Amino acid sequence: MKKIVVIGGGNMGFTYAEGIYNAKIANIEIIDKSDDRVAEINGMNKMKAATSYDALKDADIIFLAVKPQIAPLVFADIKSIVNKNQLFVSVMAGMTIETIQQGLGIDKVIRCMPNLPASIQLGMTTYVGSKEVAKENLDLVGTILKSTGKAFEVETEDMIDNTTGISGSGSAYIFYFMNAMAEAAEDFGFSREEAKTLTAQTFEGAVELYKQNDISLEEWMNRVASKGGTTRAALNNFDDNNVHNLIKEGTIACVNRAKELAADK
Ligand SMILES: NC(=O)C1=CN([C@@H]2O[C@H](COP(=O)(O)OP(=O)(O)OC[C@H]3O[C@@H](n4cnc5c(N)ncnc54)[C@H](O)[C@@H]3O)[C@@H](O)[C@H]2O)C=CC1
Ligand SMILES: O=C(O)[C@@H]1CCC=N1
Repeated sequence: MKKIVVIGGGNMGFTYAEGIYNAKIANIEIIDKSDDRVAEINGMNKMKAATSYDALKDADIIFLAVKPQIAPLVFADIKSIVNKNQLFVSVMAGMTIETIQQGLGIDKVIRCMPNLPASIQLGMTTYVGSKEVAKENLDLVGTILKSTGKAFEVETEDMIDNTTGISGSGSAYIFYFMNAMAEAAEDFGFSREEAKTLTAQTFEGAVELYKQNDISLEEWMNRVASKGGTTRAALNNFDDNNVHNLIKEGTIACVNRAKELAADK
C-alpha cells in the first residue's frame, strides 16, 4: 500500500486524510505544527500525527494543505527532505504548480481545488497535473479525491482558480444565503431549531429537484412563482436590488483573489 503524508491537519488536510483512511486505499500520516492539533488527532486513535517532518522521507504521495501564505516556510523546511520521485498534491488556493515545483525542487505536482463538504463525502474537487505526472498517478489521485465526493480533471490551472470561485469557496456563499433566510425565519417568530429545519430542508429539496431533473434553474423558479404571487414578489425584489449580478460579481472577486495569491500578494 502507498504511504500518503498530509502536511497541515486542519479543515481540508484532515478531511482528505480521513477520507483516505476510511477508504483504506493507503497508509496515512499527518504532519501539523500545532502540538494541540497533533494531540487531538492522535487522541482519535485512528491516524498517526506528528509535529516533525520525519514521515516525509519514505512517503509516496505528499498532500500540501497549509494556508498558501505559510507555504514558503514549509517549502524551506522540507526541501532537503523530499525528492523528485514523490508525488505532491496541493489543495492550496492560488498556489501555482510552478511555485510548488520551484519551492521544493521537485517535478510531479497535482493541483486541486476541493471544498469543505468533502468531510462528509459530498465534496466537489477539480484537479490538474504537471506534465511530469504519469497518467497512472493522475488516475490514482483521482480515485483518492473521489473518496470524498465528486472529482474531475480540468485542462488548465486557470480552471482551478475558476473552480475556487464556484465550488471551492461556494459552500460559504450558500451558508451566506442560508444565514439570511434563517435570520428572517427567526425574525418571523420561529425558534432557532425551526429556522434551521425550514432553511436546510428548503435547500435540500431544491438541490435534489435540480439534480434529479434536466430542467433549467430559470424554469424551476417559474414553477415555484405563480404570476402575481408571493414568490414573484421576492424574486422581483432580488432583481430590483441586482442580487443575481452581485452574486456573479462575488465569484469573480473570489477568482481574482486566487490569482493575487498566486502572485504572492
Ligand atoms: N477550508 C476550505 O473550505 C478550503 C481550503 N482550501 C485550502 O486548504 C488549505 C488549508 O486550509 P484550511 O484547512 O481551511 O486551514 P486550517 O487553518 O484549518 O488548517 C491549516 C493547518 O496547517 C497547520 N500548519 C500551520 N503551519 C504548519 C506547518 N509549518 N507545517 C505543518 N502544518 C502547519 C495548522 O496548525 C492547521 O492545522 C489552504 O491552502 C486553503 O486554500 C481549499 C479549498 C477549500
Ligand atoms: O478562502 C480560502 O482562501 C479557501 C480556498 C477555498 C475555500 N477556502
